[in-house]
Amino acid sequence: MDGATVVERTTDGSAEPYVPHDPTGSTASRGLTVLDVVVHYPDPASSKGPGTTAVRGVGLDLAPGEVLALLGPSGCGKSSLLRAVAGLEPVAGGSITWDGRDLAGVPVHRRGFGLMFQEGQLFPHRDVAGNVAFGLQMAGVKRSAAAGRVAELLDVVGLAGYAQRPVATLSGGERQRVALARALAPEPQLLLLDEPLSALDRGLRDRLAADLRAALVATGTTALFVTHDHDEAFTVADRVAVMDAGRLLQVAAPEDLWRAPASRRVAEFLGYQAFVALGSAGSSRSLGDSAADFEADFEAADRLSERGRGVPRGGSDRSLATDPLSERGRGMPRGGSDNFSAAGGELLAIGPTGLVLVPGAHATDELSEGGRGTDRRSSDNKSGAWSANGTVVRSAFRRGRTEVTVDVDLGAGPQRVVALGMPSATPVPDGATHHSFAPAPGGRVRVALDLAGCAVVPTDS
Ligand SMILES: Nc1ncnc2c1ncn2[C@@H]1O[C@H](COP(=O)(O)OP(=O)(O)OP(=O)(O)O)[C@@H](O)[C@H]1O
Repeated sequence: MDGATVVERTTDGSAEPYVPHDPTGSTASRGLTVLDVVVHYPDPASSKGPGTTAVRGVGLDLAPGEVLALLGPSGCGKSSLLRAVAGLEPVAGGSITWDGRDLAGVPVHRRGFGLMFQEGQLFPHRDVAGNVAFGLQMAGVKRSAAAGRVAELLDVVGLAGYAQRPVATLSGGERQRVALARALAPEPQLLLLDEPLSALDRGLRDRLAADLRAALVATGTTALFVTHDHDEAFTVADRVAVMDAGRLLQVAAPEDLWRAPASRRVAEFLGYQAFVALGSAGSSRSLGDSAADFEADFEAADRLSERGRGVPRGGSDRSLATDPLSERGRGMPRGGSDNFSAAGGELLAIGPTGLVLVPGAHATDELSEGGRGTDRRSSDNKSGAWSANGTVVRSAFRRGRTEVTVDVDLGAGPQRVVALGMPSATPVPDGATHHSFAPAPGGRVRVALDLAGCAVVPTDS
């Protein structure tokens, strides 16, 4: 980068100044720079038709050695952007540069980039070593040198000893490992991966995502990785770029993204399950809708703000996402309810672990106030801040915990959420563990906020 200010798009499509990511602090333009790129497909039925604009002015950069995930729902334009970087799609606007060199007009095979797709597409007539060696042979690497590199890469992807195996005898996961080794072998300056794990089952994906990350780090490979699975993106990437409808919504390191989604849309896509107005004026049923709730609101916002202040600045979060929690947190007034309302316009985003069942608390109508609990300071309320009464839809035991689906009014009308059952104090007969609190459908329960599983997002996004 020459230090020039470039532009990324915000949630509403407006442009904001953006300082490109450069962990070295160097002002040299290194790695990939995507600037205001547009990808447009003509209408297949008629040349006069409007066609589809798949990418609408996206800007991002990728430092040498960095792994960036493009994350977003199906059809949001991830693959189109990746293909444009690869040179497989022409750009209708903007520019793509590598180490400062404009790639417009540079054909795919001259970009020095590697590609890996969902189906590894191995050569069926070659064995494992023959597949991995393919790119090296094309690059003119001598057979003796290639053999060493092949062995090294099979080791990196966890397939040491597989060199002579016919690829037809491999499992799906093993095939993808071979495909990865083959893509890494020529040491591409940038590796482009399009949903490389999506054909695999969940357990295998989780394992391979971790192995993929390890292989990319071990080989120092710069990589752009497309996925619609946020767990996968968080496992594999140094930074995650969230796309929606052709635009970039936020770029941040996984933890920062999770802790401080820049908008409700990003939070929804990450799996935040409910949104409650936080101290906003004019909301008749919000977390701040009564004097009695003010203190809880304040505590909630303030505690989140404290966490936000811990988000490191610079480095990986020098992206279009500034530090919303910190910024908002600093502005959070400490005073009367009027002041608090003035700082409204924020939503408490409740994540998958942001609600817990209050153990032993079976909601009764006496406890509720229009469906909401008022016993905010009760000792059995985990968050100590807020609770509401709801009706159990079902309970399911998953991944070592009880997830209880509850119909509840959190302040924005009735909705269906998932609360985590807290372990009861009752030991299992064999003494190994504790039962979870798993109430039966139709039962009345109380759910409480666990602020560790919540974030604050702006209302107007
Ligand atoms: N070759 C094409 N011709 C016309 N439209 C296309 C073409 N390829 C993609 N599109 C359209 O462009 C939009 C973005 O598609 P793209 O494949 O980039 O999305 P994606 O986020 O990668 O989706 P997925 O996760 O489902 O693969 C979609 O509306 C899609 O229908």
